[in-house]
Amino acid sequence: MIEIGLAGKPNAGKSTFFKSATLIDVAIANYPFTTIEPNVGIAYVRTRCVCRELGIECGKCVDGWRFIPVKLIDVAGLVPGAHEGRGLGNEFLDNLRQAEGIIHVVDASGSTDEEGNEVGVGEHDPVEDVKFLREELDMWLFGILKRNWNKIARRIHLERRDPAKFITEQLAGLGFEEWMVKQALKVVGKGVHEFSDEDLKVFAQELRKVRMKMVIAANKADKAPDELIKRLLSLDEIVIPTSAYYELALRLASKNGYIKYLPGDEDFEILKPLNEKQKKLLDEIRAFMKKYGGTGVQKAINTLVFDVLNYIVVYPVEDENKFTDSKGNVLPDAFLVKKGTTVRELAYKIHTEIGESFIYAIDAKRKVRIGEDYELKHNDVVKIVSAK
Ligand SMILES: Nc1nc2c(ncn2[C@@H]2O[C@H](COP(=O)(O)OP(=O)(O)OP(=O)(O)O)[C@@H](O)[C@H]2O)c(=O)[nH]1
Repeated sequence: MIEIGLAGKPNAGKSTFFKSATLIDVAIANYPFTTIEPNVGIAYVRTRCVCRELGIECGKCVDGWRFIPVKLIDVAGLVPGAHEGRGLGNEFLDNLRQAEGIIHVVDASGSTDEEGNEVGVGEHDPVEDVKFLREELDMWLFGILKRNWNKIARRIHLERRDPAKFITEQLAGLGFEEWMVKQALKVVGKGVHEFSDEDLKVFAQELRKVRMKMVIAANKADKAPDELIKRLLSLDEIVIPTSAYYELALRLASKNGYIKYLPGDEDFEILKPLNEKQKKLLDEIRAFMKKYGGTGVQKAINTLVFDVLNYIVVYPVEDENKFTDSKGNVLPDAFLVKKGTTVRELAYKIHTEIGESFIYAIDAKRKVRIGEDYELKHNDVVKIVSAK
């Protein structure tokens, strides 16, 4: 399952974001326990289910929306100097290294200072927080590289190793792929034994850029001055205005039967009489949703997974005519795979044995045979034929 890290300074609204994103109706969730550990939960990406396109009922989606689980990790402890071990620094960064992508929750209202202490709305510049996480990550990576660099450079030189390959192996725990290292080396444009500290910093920064893909949740947008939101949106980053607080309120109201609301909807429907206080809050929420096209929480998750990390959705089936598994379940699974994944790679993802004994596959929509190198497309439905 994809792992997403949730980062942000204290009081930015990380816990609220985490709670809202992992609080989900049983009708939607195929994971009954949404919180695995205190800081690890299951959130969902929302996608148009392929069943509508096929003109069938799958029973797995709600109003044509399919919710696919992703792991969300609330990574606490981001404070200035985290890379030097301040706060929960080391733990914070260690937790982030498992994450494939990061949602950086920023207090867009500017009502918390750099350490998370409350100040007046607009008194702190949230753009500083965006820069600050980037810099912490860069410094942390630089620190790791610096500690190992002499040894790495010497061995590459003496043992005539391929630099990108060797560095990738040596930094295995950080999840770099060889192409990422190669690309970063190219930017520096020098042999590894000639790297100065400055070069190593550039190298660290380039690696961070390709490895730690991020969206910024401009949170507390409900009380943020417009100019701060504008400032954040003008950055060369992917920024989504959010109100985790409103999202949490909506999910709770939906869970308790007051409203009909699916995570990611742009509006909701009131189902039960409300008291004045509830009515007022829901009116406020509705106005916010109108302005931003929703609360932004689902949008932040979706944007990271689909637009930034480039995932697509595919549906493996065993019966290419009925679109079912062997037990007759219609479109039982929706898989998230990276754009460019081949059908053989999908077979491996389903089961190593299926991958190993792969013979061919069938594109169930077009009813044609496809070979192992076929690159999967979004919403493909495929039957894999293997010798097993
Ligand atoms: N207005 C508004 N308040 C929010 C929003 N999200 C969170 N808050 C409030 O901001 C405060 C901090 O939120 P938390 O979710 O506890 O923040 P955190 O980032 O997890 O903080 P730490 O646990 O200290 O790391 C709480 O009082 C929340 O109710 C939001 O979208 N809008």
